Amino acid sequence: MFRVTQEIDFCYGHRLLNYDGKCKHLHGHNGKAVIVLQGETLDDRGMLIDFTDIKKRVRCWIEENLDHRMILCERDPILPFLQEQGEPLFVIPDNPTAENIAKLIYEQAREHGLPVREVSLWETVRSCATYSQG
Ligand SMILES: Nc1nc2c(c(=O)[nH]1)N=C([C@H](O)[C@H](O)COP(=O)(O)OP(=O)(O)OP(=O)(O)O)CN2
Repeated sequence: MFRVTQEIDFCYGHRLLNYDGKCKHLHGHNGKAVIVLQGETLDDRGMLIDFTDIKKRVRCWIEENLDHRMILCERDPILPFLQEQGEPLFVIPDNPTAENIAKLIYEQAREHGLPVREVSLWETVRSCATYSQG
């Protein structure tokens, strides 16, 4: 079994609904997504996947859709105001926890045809959530 890993740094803001703590307020993170791909065979170049392909398929998606945006739940009551102000947003169906952002990036990697095994989202240098299937 081979594994290839790429780390992708990006900045995002969010706030948590249904949460009693400082994270219920709008705030930001210098986050890091760690994408792990896995497979049993290599191509004729001896690669599971070209690092450049991960960059093109996932890093670019993160830079265009999540970087320097507020990631907010679709039920967040502040959404209409921020939309009216033209703030850059990425709206998701669930609370924008590290767990759900990791899952979002995992699903994007899958949709872009990558053999993703797991995605971890480091929200701070000490705290990380990981999503995988099975
Ligand atoms: N399981 C989860 N727990 C928490 C999440 C989460 O997404 N998943 N998120 C938060 C908050 O968003 C908050 O930003 C992070 O909280 P905290 O770790 O307290 O933040 P600090 O910047 O103070 O972290 P340090 O490691 O102490 O610097 C809370 N919990």
